[in-house]
This record gives sequence, structure tokens and C-alpha cells, in this order.
Amino acid sequence: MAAHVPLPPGLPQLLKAGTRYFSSQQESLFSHITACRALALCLRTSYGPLGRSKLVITHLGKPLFTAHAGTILRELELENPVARMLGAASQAQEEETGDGANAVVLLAGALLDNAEKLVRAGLPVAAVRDGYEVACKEAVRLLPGLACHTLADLRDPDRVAWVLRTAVGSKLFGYQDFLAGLVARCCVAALSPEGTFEPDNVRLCQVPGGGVTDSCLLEGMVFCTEAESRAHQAHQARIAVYCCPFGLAHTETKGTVLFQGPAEMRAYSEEELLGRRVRAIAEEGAGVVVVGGRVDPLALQYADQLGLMVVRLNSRLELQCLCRAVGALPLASLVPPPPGALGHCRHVYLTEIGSTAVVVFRQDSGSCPVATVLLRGATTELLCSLEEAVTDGLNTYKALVGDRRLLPGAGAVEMALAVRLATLGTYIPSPEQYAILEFAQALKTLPVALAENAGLPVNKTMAALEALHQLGTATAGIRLGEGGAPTMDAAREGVLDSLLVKERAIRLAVHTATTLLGVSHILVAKKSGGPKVRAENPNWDLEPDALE
Ligand SMILES: Nc1ncnc2c1ncn2[C@@H]1O[C@H](COP(=O)(O)OP(=O)(O)OP(=O)(O)O)[C@@H](O)[C@H]1O
Repeated sequence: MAAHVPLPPGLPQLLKAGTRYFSSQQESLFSHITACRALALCLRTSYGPLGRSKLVITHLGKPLFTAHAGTILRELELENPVARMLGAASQAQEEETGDGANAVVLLAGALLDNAEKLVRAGLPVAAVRDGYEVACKEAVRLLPGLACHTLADLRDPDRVAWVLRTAVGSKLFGYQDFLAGLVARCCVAALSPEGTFEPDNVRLCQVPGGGVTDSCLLEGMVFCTEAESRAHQAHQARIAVYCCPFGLAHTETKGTVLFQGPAEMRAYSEEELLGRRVRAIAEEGAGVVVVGGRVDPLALQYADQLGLMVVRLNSRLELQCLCRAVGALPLASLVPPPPGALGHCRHVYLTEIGSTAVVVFRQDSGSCPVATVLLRGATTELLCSLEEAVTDGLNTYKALVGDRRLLPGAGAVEMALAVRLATLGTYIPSPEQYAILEFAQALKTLPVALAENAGLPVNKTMAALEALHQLGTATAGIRLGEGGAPTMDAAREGVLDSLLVKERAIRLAVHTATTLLGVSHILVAKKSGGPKVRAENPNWDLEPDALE
């Protein structure tokens, strides 16, 4: 008989058998910090315009070549709950502002790292959290005072391009002037008359081949697909959009038609019904039919007889976007379009870009709410980086629509805050002062990462940067790329970051760090058992009959 092992008194007696729990500081707090440190170290090499990319192989085996923290974290299936929390904070930043995801992870990682030092030195965790919260409030209060530029006119493409250079260049360094101009033009084109901007109204279409500078902006939409019909172009066309297949709908279950006599049987003809429907669409004035499903060969034959152009799109999102671009109403079944359901487009045509067939819906009216950026590049990796750069630019413009103030970039604002918080920390006569001083040190992690990734001498660069900030140059940042002095005036050089993005990143990083510091116990429930996993079938390639 197995000996009965009594459970230790206390919490273990209250929990279900199999539940694991960790309560000591070593097990709960320091293990958290180790997990977050590992994640921050992984993303640190991808920070800034000269950061290195990661090759991520997704769960479907697809290789992804990216330096974008949001994409890396989305594809990494983190198991550790604490690392998952930090990843979720970074994703929240990505979803809210579209930028600054890496900064959240780096800052939160540095804050936790420094908190470990303080706790090991004997400072209570509560004092560390309070100190971090005081420092965060002060940093957020100081940020507006550090703003060096305000975007006066959201519709001026030259000024917009100047402020978007940093966001665009941090993913594709070297092409920032060309790309910022392109993004600025499409942002201005997609800005609504009420002054709101929706990044979804700018579509990105990757077409392999050519060089980055062959990328261009088009008013309307471009799809990497071919026209199904013989008609390959239509001008001043009216467009009918259907989210269903182009043919008769078939029910999922089998149906039986009962005929009462030969006359009824002769009258029942699916072909005729289909012909009537396609003719009705053409009679309503449609010249182009866009469908979101399978194209029936017979329906296509009728469309060809009537000279209709038929285009099939596989994505529901693309269909919705096309409806916005041409002003059409999407229809759920193949019925004649009711009044007001037809859209209008000046030019619809099939063409080839590089060696890729594309269907273009071009408006050229100056009032189309949707714009498309045609991205050109020699390799898939380059096209992905190009897409990330343009997406960052669009998101930064969206943030600027919310708040037009800009801060000096290149590590300037982090160093300016670090210097001011260090001064504040020295004058606070309470244990929180140590946490405030460590907060100031943690902020320096971001310029240090920029300098490290650019291959600059870190100590010399940081010393030069700090000296300038101590002397009161709040806009001094790290010079990347060219030789010469290790620092520059970020405001004058046009290296600018959105205030809104920076503020949210600081708030999120501090919130995540203080939340994790507030955890005292970790309780892990026993995994629920699902059905037993079947063993591998040694005869997997044989038909069941062959085994009998
Ligand atoms: N030309 C430049 N010179 C100096 N610093 C730059 C330059 N371009 C961008 N930076 C700085 O790089 C930092 C942004 O880098 P990055 O875009 O990699 O970070 P992130 O926005 O946090 O990450 P992600 O875009 O992956 O979410 C900003 O601090 C910005 O000021």
C-alpha cells in the first residue's frame, strides 16, 4: 500500500491536487524579471533604423524576415505567462498607435532589470513601484515641454513628408526621403474633408520586380489578379459588387424538384434562369461585375456575350474597400442591382506591372476616399520591409491627426527625461528616490540600443550626449550613419517622434513593469486532460480495405 504523504499546512492544503504554486521572491519576482529580460534582449538588436532583422519561421513554416517588434511578437508563440504579458503590452501599443512596440518592451525590460537590483539591495517592492509611478507621472508631465515642432497643416504634403521621414526611415534606412514623400501624398489624399484619417483607406499592393523608387501612388485600387472575362477594360464604367459567387447559389443540402408534367419540366431551366439574371445586371447599366466567389463558366459565357467585365476578388476586406472606392453597395445574391447600388469608376483595366497581371480601378477625380500605394522591390524581404515602413508612416500620420506635437528623436527625449528625473530623484528625501534614479537609468537603455545597433562606441557617444543635455541642449540626439560628431540636433535634422506615441509607450511600459512587480504568488492550475492523443498509425499509407 502506498504511503500517504501529508500536504504541508497552508495554501497547498486548499488547492486542487496537481496545482503548482510559487510564493518566494526568488521564484515569483526574479523569475519574471529573467523572462522579460530575455525578451527585451531578443528585441534590442532590432531597435532603430540600423537594427537587425529577425528571420521568423511561422507555425505554417513560412519564413518572415522582419525587424518590426509587433510582427515578431505576433508570430512568436510565447509560452511563459509573464513574457506573454509583456508581449501583450507591446501589441496593445502597436494596435493603439501602430508604432513604438519595441520601445515598450525595451523600457519595461530595463525597468524590471533595475527593480531587481533595488529589491536585492533591500528596498521594499512597494517603494520601487511607488517610485516608478512618481517618475512616470513626472516624465509624462515633462513631455509637452520637450516638444520641438508642431505640424501646422495636415494637408501640406511637403511638411507632412518632412515629419514622417523618421518613422518611415526606421524600417528602411536610406529611402526615407522618397518614401516619406510618397506616404505623405497618399495620407493627404486619404484625409477626409472632416479631417479624420483611417489607415485602412490606404491599400498597399506588393508587386515584385523593379526598384523601391518605382513604387508609386494611385488614386483608386489595384489588385494582383486577372479579369475572368474576355472584356479587359471599361471606361466611365458602372460597377456592380457581389459578395457571392457569380452563378446560381446551390444549397448545402441536396434538393429535389418535383415536376407535375412535361410542360413544367421544360419551363424549368437553370441555364435560362442564370441567363436572365446576368442580362438583368447588364440592363441596369453595369459594365463591370466584381464578385467575391467562384465564377460559373456558364454565367461567364453570358457575361462575355453581353460585353461585361468580370473580376473575382478573394478577400472580403478588399471587396469592402473597393465598394468605398467606387461608391457601390455590396450585394449578397446575384440579383439585378437596386437603384443606388451601382458604383462608378473612370478607368478599369487589366495591365501588367513587371510580369504580374493586375486589375486597376483608377478614379483620377481628386475625391476618391481610397488610395493605393504600389510597392515595388526585387525580393519578397525587401517588399515586406517596404510595407512595414509605409505602414509605420501611415500610423504616425494617424497619431499626428490626434496630436500634432513632435518630440526630438534619436534618443534625445529619453536622455532629456533621464537628466531631469535624475535631478528630481536626488532631491526626494524618501526611499522612492532610488527607484526614480533607476527609472532615469532605464530610459537611457533606448539611446544605448540605438548606438549599439549603429556600431558606435557606446560609452563615448552616451557621454557626449549626456554632456550636451546637462548643458541644456534638450534636442541633442545620436547621429547614425554618417561619420563626424557622434551627436546631432535632432530637431534641426528632422529626426522627430510623435508625442502621442512616446507618451503611450512610456505609460504602457511603466504600467506593465509595476503590474509584474506587484505579483506575490504564481498559481498554476493542473492542465485539463483532453482526449488521449492517438499513436501514429504505422500503416498510414494503406487503404482501410487493404488492412483487413
Ligand atoms: N535617422 C535617424 N537617426 C537617429 N535616430 C533615428 C533615426 N530614425 C529613427 N530613429 C529613432 O529610432 C527609434 C525608433 O526605432 P524603431 O522604429 O525601431 O522603434 P519602435 O517604433 O519602438 O519599434 P517598432 O517600429 O518595431 O514598433 C526612435 O527613437 C527614433 O527617434
